[in-house]
Amino acid sequence: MSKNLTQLLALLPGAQVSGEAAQKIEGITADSRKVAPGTLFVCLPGARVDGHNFIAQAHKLGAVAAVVEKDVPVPAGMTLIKVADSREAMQAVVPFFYDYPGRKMRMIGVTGTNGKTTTTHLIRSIFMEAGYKVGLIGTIHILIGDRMLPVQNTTPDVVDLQSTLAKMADEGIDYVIMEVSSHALELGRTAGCEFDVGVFTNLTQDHLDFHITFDKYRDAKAKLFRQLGNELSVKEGKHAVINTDDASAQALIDNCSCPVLTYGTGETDTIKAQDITIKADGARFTVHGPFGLMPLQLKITGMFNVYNTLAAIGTALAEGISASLVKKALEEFRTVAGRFELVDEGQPFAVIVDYAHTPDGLENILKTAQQFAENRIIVVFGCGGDRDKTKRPIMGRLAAQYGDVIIATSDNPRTEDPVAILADIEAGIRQGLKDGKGYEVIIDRKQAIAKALQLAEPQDIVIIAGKGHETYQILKDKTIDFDDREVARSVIREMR
Ligand SMILES: CC(=O)N[C@H]1[C@@H](OP(=O)(O)OP(=O)(O)OC[C@H]2O[C@@H](n3ccc(=O)[nH]c3=O)[C@H](O)[C@@H]2O)O[C@H](CO)[C@@H](O)[C@@H]1O[C@H](C)C(=O)N[C@@H](C)C(=O)N[C@H](CCC(=O)O)C(=O)O
Ligand SMILES: Nc1ncnc2c1ncn2[C@@H]1O[C@H](COP(=O)(O)OP(=O)(O)OP(=O)(O)O)[C@@H](O)[C@H]1O
Ligand SMILES: N[C@H](CCC[C@H](N)C(=O)O)C(=O)O
Repeated sequence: MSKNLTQLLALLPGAQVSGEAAQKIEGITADSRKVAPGTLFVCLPGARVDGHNFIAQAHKLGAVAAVVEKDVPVPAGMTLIKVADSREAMQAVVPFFYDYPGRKMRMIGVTGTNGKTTTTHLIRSIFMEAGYKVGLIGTIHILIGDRMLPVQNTTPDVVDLQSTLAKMADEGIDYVIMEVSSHALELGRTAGCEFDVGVFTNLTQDHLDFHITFDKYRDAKAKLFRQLGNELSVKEGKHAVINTDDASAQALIDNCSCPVLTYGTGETDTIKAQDITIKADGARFTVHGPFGLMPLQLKITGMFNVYNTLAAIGTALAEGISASLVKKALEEFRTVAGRFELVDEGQPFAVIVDYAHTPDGLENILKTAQQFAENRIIVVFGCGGDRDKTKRPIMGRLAAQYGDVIIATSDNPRTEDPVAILADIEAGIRQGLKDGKGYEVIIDRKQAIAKALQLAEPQDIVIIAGKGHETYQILKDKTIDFDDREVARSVIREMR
């Protein structure tokens, strides 16, 4: 893949260029560590460091030109392109550089606070059942067919995203199912994507450290729906699929200029779930839709998974997949790693590892467990550092409200002091405690999990929340191996 710099400059009206413009560009990156000969290096001011500080390093590795938004010195021989906003410049040139791969495949974007990963996997299973070649981009991994690639972000930045899409297009992928985070929408990571279907799961509190207010958080999500069917689109047949049981539904619908399929439990929804039974081994319900009635017996459980399933059905309907294929795929769907994942070493109590890391996620998982708990619910949880601090006391209160035994511990403290994070959580636990219930704060996550498992009695449910599929823990500048499922398994074995 290569382009001439003059072609890229044509997309940057107003850019001031000094140095050679007519030269071949073999790649674009905003990370000096990824520069190869012939690269265009884009300098982005970041949250931690400023990309403008790495021009010399980029040049040494072979960068031939740099996009900057500040007055900085450049090494002799390097072409300098000064723009008003280097992130916007990158968003303009990168999709063009990769020949707009998002236009060559059907693109499904799923956004919402919770449920994106589960919903994208449900959609993937339906489209694979229908015989399509499917790519998936999300929190756990990127999948090209069955080939797995690692990820850093839920929604990759524009270079990684467009290069991944180009790879998918080259390999004949028909459908890309993608999690679209609010960070991505706000930072323009999805520039040039051209979504065909936009799916909304729900909106509850998270990421207020980044978006500051809930209204701004909602507005970031709305961008996905504004992008559908806008005047720049080159594709046809766009749809929005929206959960009307969520309070933000109307605000998002107001941003759609394409047809909207609604889902939920309301009479007027296009796709609605009725006669819902939530059992430990799965949810059962009947879906009413334009296809008639579809009784479903799922292997995944919880009301939240009923919603995720409806979102997947809405997407399939928008893309014309038959109800019988949808039913087959959904009833065979087992689980997503770290989402309500059972750890079974033959112990006489249940152990569930779940990725609930928001107030709504935690409440849902605890409510679901309550629906079939025969004995106590023991909850081990924490909150991430360098993330929304205001969710910590709320999660503490919810754990105290729904749990019988509460153990607060560290999640990924990142650069924060774990003791300070736990103090924020503890304030909420104290508010939520009733009936003389106690709680424990154990900083070390392994010790906290061990304590929960030692306290467990027959028929108890131990819920280990927050890290789900994660196989690491981020402590200051160290990332250590840590997997809640492995830790729980080894503790149970040692207890024997
Ligand atoms: C706040 C945020 O979104 N940060 C993202 C951002 O990093 P940053 O601004 O800290 O970058 P930086 O380290 O300061 O570097 C600035 C620039 O200098 C460059 N650099 C840096 C070092 C060097 O040696 N050379 C060099 O060129 C960097 O490549 C970058 O262009 O750009 C990076 C590269 O694209 C992202 O990986 C990083 O995500 C971090 C890891 C992150 O944790 N983001 C979270 C908040 C996030 O985006 N989460 C959402 C999911 C939310 C949800 O699921 O609801 C997501 O989509 O993942
Ligand atoms: N529709 C839903 N509504 C509320 N909570 C949900 C829903 N689906 C899943 N959850 C809860 O949220 C957790 C995370 O689910 P999932 O990974 O599907 O969401 P996500 O939006 O991809 O999260 P993230 O982008 O932060 O990784 C689950 O483990 C579960 O506890
Ligand atoms: N996408 C979320 C994941 C949080 C997972 C939790 N384990 C944490 O580290 O806070 C975020 O980046 O905020």
